[in-house]
Amino acid sequence: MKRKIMMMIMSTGATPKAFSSSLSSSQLLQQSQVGSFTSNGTENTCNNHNRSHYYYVNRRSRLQRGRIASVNQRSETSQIINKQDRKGTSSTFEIETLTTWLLNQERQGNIDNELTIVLSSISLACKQISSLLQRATLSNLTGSQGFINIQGEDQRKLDFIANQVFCNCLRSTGRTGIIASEEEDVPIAIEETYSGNYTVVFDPIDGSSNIDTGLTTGSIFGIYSPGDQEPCIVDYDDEDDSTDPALVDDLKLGKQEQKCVVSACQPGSNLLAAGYCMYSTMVVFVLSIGKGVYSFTLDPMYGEFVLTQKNIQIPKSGKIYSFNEANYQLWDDKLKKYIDDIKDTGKKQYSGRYIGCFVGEIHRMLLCGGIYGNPGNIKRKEGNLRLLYECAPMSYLVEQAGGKASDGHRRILDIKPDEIHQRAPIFIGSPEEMDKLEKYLSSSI
Ligand SMILES: O=P(O)(O)OC[C@H]1O[C@](O)(COP(=O)(O)O)[C@@H](O)[C@@H]1O
Repeated sequence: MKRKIMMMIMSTGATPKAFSSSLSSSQLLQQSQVGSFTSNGTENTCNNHNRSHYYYVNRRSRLQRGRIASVNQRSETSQIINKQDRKGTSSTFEIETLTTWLLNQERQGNIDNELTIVLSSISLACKQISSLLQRATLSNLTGSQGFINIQGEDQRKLDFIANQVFCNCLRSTGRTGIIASEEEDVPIAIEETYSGNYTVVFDPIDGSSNIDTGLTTGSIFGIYSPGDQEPCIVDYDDEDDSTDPALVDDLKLGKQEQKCVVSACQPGSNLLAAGYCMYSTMVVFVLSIGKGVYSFTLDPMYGEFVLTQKNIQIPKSGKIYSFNEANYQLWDDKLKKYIDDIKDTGKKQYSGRYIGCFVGEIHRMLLCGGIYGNPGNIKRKEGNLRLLYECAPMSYLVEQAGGKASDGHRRILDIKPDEIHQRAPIFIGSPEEMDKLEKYLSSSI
């Protein structure tokens, strides 16, 4: 049974109970005054030259260095105050969380306070989804929701719930005008919009087939400027709206709904910010606001995303290629030749990795380099990934990290979607690996 379109709920004002409440900037700030930490730097796991800066030292090394006589004797808060009292020296205990990082970006004028609140609400949604995923088998949240979604896929229970979590968090900010989700038939016009009016596109759970097995999954989001689009609030009480509820079921959209689709269907080059949250052995929130890529690891001790990597640069080349080779026979000959050559062990030695989660593949690639492809094939000309809320946000991030992303011929960020759920072939990764692939795809073999 096709699910009723979310807008029908909106028109009755029966807004689903929000999971979360919106946070004011000062509330956001309070969250960060939690612990006392310092910074040190270590090489990251893939031995590239990207220094990872871990922004806290575990308690043992602070004790070993005698920095603190005994944690029990003085509360950490008093230590922070004492350290900060010293003239001329900043605190040796400092913590950079997503909250304080966003507030610093706002202070530097890189984002406005509306976007700060939208990004903070997205991180809140990701924390909730992370918790739900970890309890999936304990709380009977595995398995199918019993619907076939707009993608023609069997919607998982957590796909449905995670979508609700994202919508509730974004709706409660009062700064989101339009929501476009993989799990919604059409864009949702938000009635509780007080200001900001940002357009947010997202895949609430990427890699859904990994949910029940506890393997890597993720959430992907992109944020577009409110711009000068006309609001596309749909008011079913408005007689002269051409939307006939009987038609809505068939997705024959009225003129207002079409405005929502137009407002949401922007090329990735218009993105203001994009990112993902990876749910794996670590929960890592990675984002860019157009000035580099930053990574924040969730500290379960107190539920804050802590800055763990600044200005991530993807290695220029890599040894890992990531394609679903079960589709090899369905690919075009130029791609087959590329794959054959990179598997020629007489040349550069590659390793194949494929985890069935776009977020996981991209995260590994940002740190270790390499290339991921979800190409079109004879059965599925446009591949499996959606342009608006999967390919474009990830391409934005990878380009911010110095990588490249194309459909084999065009830059992904230059492609304007015509439809919300339009798919696109994608090749994405280290610049040298992408140049090599594109030579094969443009050759005249
Ligand atoms: O099944 P294919 O063609 O290998 O595609 C796998 C890709 O599809 C996805 O599973 C799409 O994820 P969702 O549909 O769960 O959002 C990606 O995570 C993954 O990279």
